[in-house]
Amino acid sequence: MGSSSSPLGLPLNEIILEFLLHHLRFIPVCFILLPLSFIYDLVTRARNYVVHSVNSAPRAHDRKVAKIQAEVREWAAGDRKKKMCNARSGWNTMSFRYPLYKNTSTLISTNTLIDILEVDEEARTIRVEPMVSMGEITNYLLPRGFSLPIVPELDDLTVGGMINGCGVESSGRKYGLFQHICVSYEIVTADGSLVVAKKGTEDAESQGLFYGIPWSHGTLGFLVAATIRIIPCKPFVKLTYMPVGGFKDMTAKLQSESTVAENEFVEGIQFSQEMGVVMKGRFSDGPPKNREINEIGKWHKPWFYTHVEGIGNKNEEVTEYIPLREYYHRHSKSIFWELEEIIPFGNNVLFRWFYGWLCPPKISFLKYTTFGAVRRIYERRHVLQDMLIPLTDLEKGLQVFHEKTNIYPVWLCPFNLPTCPGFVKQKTGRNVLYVDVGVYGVCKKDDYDPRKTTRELEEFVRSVEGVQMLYADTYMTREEFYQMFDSSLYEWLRVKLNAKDAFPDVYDKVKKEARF
Ligand SMILES: Cc1cc2nc3c(=O)[nH]c(=O)nc-3n(C[C@H](O)[C@H](O)[C@H](O)COP(=O)(O)OP(=O)(O)OC[C@H]3O[C@@H](n4cnc5c(N)ncnc54)[C@H](O)[C@@H]3O)c2cc1C
Ligand SMILES: NC(=O)C1=CN([C@@H]2O[C@H](COP(=O)(O)OP(=O)(O)OC[C@H]3O[C@@H](n4cnc5c(N)ncnc54)[C@H](OP(=O)(O)O)[C@@H]3O)[C@@H](O)[C@H]2O)C=CC1
Ligand SMILES: CC(C)=CCC[C@@H](C)[C@H]1CC[C@@]2(C)C3=C(CC[C@]12C)[C@@]1(C)CC[C@H](O)C(C)(C)[C@@H]1CC3
Repeated sequence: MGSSSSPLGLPLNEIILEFLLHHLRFIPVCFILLPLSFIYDLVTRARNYVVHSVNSAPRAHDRKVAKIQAEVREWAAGDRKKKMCNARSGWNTMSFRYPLYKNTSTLISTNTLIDILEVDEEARTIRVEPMVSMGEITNYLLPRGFSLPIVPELDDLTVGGMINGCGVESSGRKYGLFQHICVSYEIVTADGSLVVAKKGTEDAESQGLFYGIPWSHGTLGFLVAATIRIIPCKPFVKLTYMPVGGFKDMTAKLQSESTVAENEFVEGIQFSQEMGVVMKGRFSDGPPKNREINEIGKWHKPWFYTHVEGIGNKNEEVTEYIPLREYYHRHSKSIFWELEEIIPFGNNVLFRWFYGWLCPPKISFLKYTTFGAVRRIYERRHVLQDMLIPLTDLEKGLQVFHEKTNIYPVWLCPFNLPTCPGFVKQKTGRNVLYVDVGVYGVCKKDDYDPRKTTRELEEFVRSVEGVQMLYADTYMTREEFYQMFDSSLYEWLRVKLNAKDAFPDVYDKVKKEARF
């Protein structure tokens, strides 16, 4: 029944089912996932409050690490037929990945490492376990007058993911990537020993590991704690929105604002071929008397990017004062521009006033319930990619993305990439401004083919010495992958740390075939 074929080559009944499931997805999301997410967050906050009050995390940390070491040693003493990976389930992670290797590997319980360990205000550092999220860090640090120099914006992103993967944010023009604000990593290696990889030590192996860990995706060892720089901050951000025209204008404005030393934050959003907005931000104690604060994080406020678009359409420069935490998590409430696809009326004023306080749904809960037809729709039409390219190539890059995907808005986040050893190697010997080009949405091109189009984008990125963020689907071959990424330090560390039979290679973890 109903097996007549459609222009997409799929049976008609499947197309209809997909259409219905996709368009009615808001029902379970609004009535089940939103309340569950809200309760989950309340319980987590209460739990963290108790743990911080009784300061039990440091003692528990040693116990948890000893257990992880014992698990690794047990693996090392066994037949070593399976490789190891983190026990955190695939659906729990902030990517479109559903990793296959989780089903066939020995799972090591790093997912118990969920606490902030200590803050040293004098040394200006914080020591945390890897499963601590960005939301927890801002909740903990901001009331104390400190912040991480880089706070990737989605609340549920974890320190472990930001270090073993990659983390980008609008303060990147000053501080680089998340890895560049880290001071040391505590790693359990393949033989179960605990080593400290530290920036600036005499010990070459420790230095090497420090530069090798970022982007290694848990294939050199298990991160059990990280010490990260903190900076003093102020309660508000003075944010200036500057509308710009097309791609050339956007590139020039991002370039000029990124070199202004006083700008703490620089971000761009391109809304069409003709219009974009560049935002520059500085820490502030608050607005002068006659100026209002825009609490963009409040439940009834419009989604941030729609607010920015409104300013762009009026083509007027606007300055606002925004509470710092609300600025950091400005794209959380609308999951960038992804929530509209799931709850199409989510930005409607009535929905916001009556239901907005429950938003956003937890990405992990959404992911857990994305299966079957809905997954296929995302696979077929959705582009989720972040490409990091030199800022000087942005105009060309925007043109390529326009031709291949025609998706707007496009997120643009400049950051400084220094010359240093590691998987991502920029070889000029100086600091170079890069930009993260983030494309998330439904592709409007009729000839869109996920493999073909992504491969074309990847080819462009390689041609300008850029890199692809590896939470996204990569369709490169192994050779192409290692043209994009530098494996020299990585390979040396893999041999030195006996990691080759303990962990898969990065490529084998991130390639499309390793995900389902
Ligand atoms: C990822 C990274 C790794 C670094 N590693 C070391 C290190 O091992 N030993 C050390 O003494 N300093 C190192 N530095 C430089 C050190 O951080 C700075 O000297 C100091 O922190 C001042 O930082 P800044 O923010 O004022 O300047 P930044 O703009 O962060 O950097 C200052 C200068 O240091 C250069 N630099 C970048 N990477 C390295 C590197 N691996 N080694 C030396 N210089 C570098 C930059 O190109 C720039 O010219 C490193 C910097 C970064 C970003
Ligand atoms: N603003 C930004 O920068 C944003 C970044 N992202 C991307 O999302 C990802 C982060 O998602 P998140 O859910 O936090 O992280 P994930 O759990 O997805 O972890 C990312 C990778 O790091 C490895 N890893 C995580 N923790 C450890 C650890 N303790 N020891 C060793 N390896 C570890 C994982 O290994 P394993 O596979 O074994 O679990 C995995 O390969 C990042 O890769 C990032 O690039 C997404 C949105 C925004
Ligand atoms: C560098 C930066 C800023 C990256 C931002 C990337 C986000 C926009 C990505 C990361 C995870 C991500 C791919 C995700 C999704 C949207 C885009 C996200 C949030 C969603 C929620 C789309 C809906 C899907 O059904 C599903 C729930 C599986 C995914 C989960 C991951």
